[in-house]
Amino acid sequence: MSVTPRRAARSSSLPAAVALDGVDFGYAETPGVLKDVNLSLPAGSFHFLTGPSGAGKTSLLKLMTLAERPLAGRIALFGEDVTEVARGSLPPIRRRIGVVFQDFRLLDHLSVFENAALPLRLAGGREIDYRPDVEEMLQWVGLGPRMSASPAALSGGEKQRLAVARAVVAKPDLILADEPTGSVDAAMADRLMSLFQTLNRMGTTVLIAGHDPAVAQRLGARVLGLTDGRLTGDLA
Ligand SMILES: Nc1ncnc2c1ncn2[C@@H]1O[C@H](COP(=O)(O)OP(=O)(O)OP(=O)(O)O)[C@@H](O)[C@H]1O
Repeated sequence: MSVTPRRAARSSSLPAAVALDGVDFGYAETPGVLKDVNLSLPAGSFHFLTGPSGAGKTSLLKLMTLAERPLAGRIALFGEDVTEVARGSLPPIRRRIGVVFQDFRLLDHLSVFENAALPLRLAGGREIDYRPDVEEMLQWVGLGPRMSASPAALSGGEKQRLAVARAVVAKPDLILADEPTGSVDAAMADRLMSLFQTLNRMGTTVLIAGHDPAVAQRLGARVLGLTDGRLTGDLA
């Protein structure tokens, strides 16, 4: 994977990519999912979020993408308090974040290539400029021969590889990945994780949610644990 660093080095002078201060969250049917969560992900850091099924990992990621809003507390992204930011102001912030959703959220009316290229197209890029990068990324995740297919025709593992390719292709400032290797074999999992590691070495802040703390160890990531709505671990 050839990624060109956009920054000379990860910079500790940058504000935290994500900062949560006293965040409470729950759903009408499921109150108390997150309780007084305090967390800072420094720019350029690599964290792995673990916790049993139903602990609230996906909910925490949804708060960070502003798909959900906290019931109490503040959320800042890239140094900007976004707790109450208007929906209309979200797209430029969201474009700085690459998300791998647990349920992939691929667009079946677009081809595999068009799905992977979406972040670059939405950022105003021209296909003639981004096509080589997108093709290279799809080759890297083993989807080179499937570029014209609809995501609906892909296997679960292929969908996951496409979801990862789409999340990283624009080299976002922050990557949030919800169990990004749950549907692929061990060799492909290593390959996908190496994408996250490469981008992290270029300065991208990475947060991966998963069940296996051994993965975090292999990645050299700092571990955050979520149990009973409370966060523990290396909270920075
Ligand atoms: N849209 C929703 N409405 C109501 N309750 C929800 C909703 N989404 C999740 N929950 C509940 O909130 C709690 C936390 O769910 P969440 O998906 O965040 O956990 P998780 O740690 O990501 O789980 P998993 O590892 O199984 O993916 C669970 O009890 C779940 O049932």
